[in-house]
Amino acid sequence: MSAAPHAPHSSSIASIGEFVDDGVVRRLLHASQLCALVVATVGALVLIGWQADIELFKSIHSELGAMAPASAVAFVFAGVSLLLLRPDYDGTRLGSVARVLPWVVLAISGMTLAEYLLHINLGIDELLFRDPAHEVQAAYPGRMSIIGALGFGLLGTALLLIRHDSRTAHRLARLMALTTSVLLLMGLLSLLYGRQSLYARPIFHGVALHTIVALLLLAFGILALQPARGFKTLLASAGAGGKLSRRLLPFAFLTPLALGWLRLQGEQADLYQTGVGVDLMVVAMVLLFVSVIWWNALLLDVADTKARRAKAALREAADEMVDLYEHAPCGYHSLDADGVFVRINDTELSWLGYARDEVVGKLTFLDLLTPGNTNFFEESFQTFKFQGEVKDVEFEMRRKDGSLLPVSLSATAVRDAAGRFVMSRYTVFDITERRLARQALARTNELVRLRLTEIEQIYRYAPVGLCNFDREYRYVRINDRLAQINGFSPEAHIGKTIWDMVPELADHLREIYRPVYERGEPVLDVEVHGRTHQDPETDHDWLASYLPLKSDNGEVIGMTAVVLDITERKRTEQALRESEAAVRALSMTDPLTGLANRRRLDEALRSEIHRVQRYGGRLSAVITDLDHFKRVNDEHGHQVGDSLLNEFAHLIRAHCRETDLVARFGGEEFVILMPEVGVAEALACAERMRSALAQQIIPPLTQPVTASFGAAELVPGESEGSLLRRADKALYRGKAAGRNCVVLAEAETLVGMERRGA
Ligand SMILES: Nc1nc2c(ncn2[C@@H]2O[C@H](COP(=O)(O)OP(=O)(O)OP(=O)(O)O)[C@@H](O)[C@H]2O)c(=O)[nH]1
Repeated sequence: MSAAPHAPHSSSIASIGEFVDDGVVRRLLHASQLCALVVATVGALVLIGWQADIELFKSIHSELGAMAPASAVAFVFAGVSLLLLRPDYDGTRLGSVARVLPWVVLAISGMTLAEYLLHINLGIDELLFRDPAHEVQAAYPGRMSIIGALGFGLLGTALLLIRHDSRTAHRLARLMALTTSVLLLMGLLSLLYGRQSLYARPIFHGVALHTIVALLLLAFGILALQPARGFKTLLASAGAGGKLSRRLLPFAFLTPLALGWLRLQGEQADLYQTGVGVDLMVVAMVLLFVSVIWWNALLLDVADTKARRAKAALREAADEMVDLYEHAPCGYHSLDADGVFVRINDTELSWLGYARDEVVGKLTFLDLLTPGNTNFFEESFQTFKFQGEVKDVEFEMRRKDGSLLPVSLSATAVRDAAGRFVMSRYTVFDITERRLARQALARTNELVRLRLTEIEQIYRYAPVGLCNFDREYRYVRINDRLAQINGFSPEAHIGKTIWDMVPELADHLREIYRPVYERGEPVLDVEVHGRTHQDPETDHDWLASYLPLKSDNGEVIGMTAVVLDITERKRTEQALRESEAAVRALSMTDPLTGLANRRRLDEALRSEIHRVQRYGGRLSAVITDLDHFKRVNDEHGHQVGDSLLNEFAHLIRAHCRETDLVARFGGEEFVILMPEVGVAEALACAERMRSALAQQIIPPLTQPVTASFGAAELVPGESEGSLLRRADKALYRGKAAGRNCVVLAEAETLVGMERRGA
């Protein structure tokens, strides 16, 4: 059962039926339609009965009297009119028919009453069918009874009135239907209880039982048509009164009828006299009414207990609601139509720092807004009034101490039955944290955006090649530089593997990538050497680093490669190395003879002495100087002198070992450094040189030139200066001794001295 509240009434008595049971309303409407159908069908059957002379249809039973044909016609018209009394037929042809039909009923009723009153015969009684047997038991053959004519008159008028959309017309219609019902009930009683009472009166004379029943059904159909109005509101009410009335009314209606009939039957059967009958009836009535009242009182008590329990539960729920309202983690407040606070919860009060009585009925919501927010609120409040709802609008409220409280507001408008805006309810969330988080997020987003731009720019314009691979060595991203190195556009790389793009290097690269993919370890500064599609003829060098890309759970999902083309750098380095070596060689070489120069000699001497001192071994030095070289210069010029120096250098070199160092010591003086050579062997070598020189004539000279030699072997602890000095002294002793000789330093003894005419 559903209960729908209808518009509230002003008086307390009018509040009866405020909650109407829709099910009852529906059932009553169906009952009205059913009554209309039954009435129209009864009328039609009676007409068939007259036409085909079927006793059952005309009178049900011969003793109950036949229904007049005019009554049957009136029933058909009235029943159809009631059936068509539905709002959806308004304005249709059926609706128009429904409007006309009650007039026909009224005409039949009016003419019949006129016949009775004026004692005339208008010929309508036997218009359709003749009644020679006087089956219709009225005063005249075929004429309907006075009660019937009255009933049709009242109900026909009610059918007309009920279509009018006015309260008075409806009241009148209901009054007529009720009056008819009362009259008919009396007629029914007289039929049931015998003909001696009311039935004997002319008004009821000749009325058939089914005429009375059909008229009662018609009256009920009209009354049931608007169950939510008039006295029937109680009948349709969803309250206890409605239930009680629905339960008791049939009982109150039928019980006396049934008891009265039973009493009469008993009396007529001579079971008891009238006095006993009355006693029996009174006792039965008392018993029945006491039982029914007891039963209903019980039911009411149960219902009342249930209602009390429900009320208690409701109170508990209300307390809980109040608790939830006051201490909710959000603010709640309600404003009246002018924006003045009518309610506010504890949470919001504590946020704002106000006491309830400082706010409720005193402040408007505008009073708690910042000046900047006031206009915005006023504007949105107008829209809100119109739309009835607003969600998550952000404002700044001002606390009592003047500080600001950022809030998010949602509101719902409350309207009265006429749709007028009466108040509004608000949910308020403190969004301080949210706002801070949002600001932090905005800052982070800005930083991220900057970083991304930086990265994008670096990726794009870096002079190094950059790319990302997936797990299958496919290019996911690549910058212009690396794409250029590989010789394809960046787009051409995407989704392709290294075997597609750099087949010459792919296998080699896969080996380099292995630690990255298999162990997630970076591979840094590895040099890659090879050729590319872009430049297949040239060897290239790249310096590359490979870094793993890992998912959140540490799984390697790809790799970033940073590649720097160092081909040019490598070439430059090589050239530099070579030129350095050349410069170094030059700085250590005597330009005239191509022998080692003094600096080279010094270095070698230092290193050799160091070696001997550290590891042991021997070292000898021989110094030689061309004899009377000045004369050659003077006589043949410097060029010849130079040429002679060169020849002498070649001669010395030719007589030395590979491991010996031959250096031009200065002018026409040369030093031969002999590692792992003893002084005897050094003397012998010097002697071979001296001898070879003395025996050859070097053009354009016509005479052989000679040279003198001084030889010394390093003694333990001796410095390079000392070694050379001793050898030099020996040389000069040789010069002093007449030149063209080899002199041993230590003994300062002339060894193997030969004179070749010097
Ligand atoms: N052509 C030429 N002459 C040089 C070079 N270096 C030194 N001289 C000359 O070599 C000569 C050396 O002369 P001296 O030191 O007097 O020696 P000498 O004439 O050889 O006499 P003794 O050594 O005593 O036999 C000088 O005249 C220098 O000018 C050189 O590179 N080329």
